Amino acid sequence: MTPMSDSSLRALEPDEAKAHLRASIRRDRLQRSERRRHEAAAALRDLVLGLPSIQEARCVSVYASRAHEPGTDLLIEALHRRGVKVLIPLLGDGLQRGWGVYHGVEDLVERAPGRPPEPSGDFLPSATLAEADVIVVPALAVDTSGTRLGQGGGWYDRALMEARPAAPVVALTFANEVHDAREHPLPRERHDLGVDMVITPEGAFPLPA
Ligand SMILES: Nc1nc2c(c(=O)[nH]1)N(C=O)[C@@H](CNc1ccc(C(=O)N[C@@H](CCC(=O)O)C(=O)O)cc1)CN2
Ligand SMILES: Nc1ncnc2c1ncn2[C@@H]1O[C@H](COP(=O)(O)OP(=O)(O)OP(=O)(O)O)[C@@H](O)[C@H]1O
Repeated sequence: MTPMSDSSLRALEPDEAKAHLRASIRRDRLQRSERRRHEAAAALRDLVLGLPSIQEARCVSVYASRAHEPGTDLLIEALHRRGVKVLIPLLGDGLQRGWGVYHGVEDLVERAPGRPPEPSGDFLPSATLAEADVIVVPALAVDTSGTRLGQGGGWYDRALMEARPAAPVVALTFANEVHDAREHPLPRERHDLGVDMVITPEGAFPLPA
């Protein structure tokens, strides 16, 4: 798919506009070198660890990043070393939603090409997310009103229904993926759940709830 202008995107149904945006962001992400991805992961780790809500957290949910996503490997390991319980998404049959506890980097493996890495332990049910004090989610883009564009499976939109309402939802993106909602709002559907903050390697930005 070729990139589309803002006005062409607005003429589409939200799900079609989302598909165009996803294709163009995924293509851009492939351009980032491994060195730059590692630097980004280190910056994201430091910014997330600096959040006041993280200082007090005993349990944090974090996605285990795939190669071109905003990297979470350094963040997950740092939280684990502090004694924080880290919940990682586990995909059951039919991409069923569940959680696994992180026990170390050697235990985090890709079960199939293209699938996010997963810990090997027990498959905990989706309601386990209620234990999380902070929830770190992947996004392909976020706008300044808190709308999140995900991978398109609706996995997190459904998973987040189990979260405690007070637990902040923090999305990680690259800096060029944050859209000004006044000029370039992301398409939003009724089921889309907003995020409370977006963190890019350049900074942490609270969003209206
Ligand atoms: N790192 C990460 N973990 C995540 C998400 C995410 O966006 N990123 N999700 C966000 O919702 C959920 C599930 N996301 C999924 C991502 C890919 C596939 C998948 O089926 N991948 C294909 C290969 C695709 C490819 O080659 O790119 C496959 O297994 O055949 C399934 C679920 C939960 N965990
Ligand atoms: N709460 C929900 N209940 C039922 N279906 C849902 C829900 N949330 C999303 N879906 C369905 O999932 C599909 C994908 O949704 P959407 O495009 O918003 O995914 P996404 O948020 O980008 O993906 P992800 O959360 O996996 O990163 C849609 O067809 C939608 O109808």
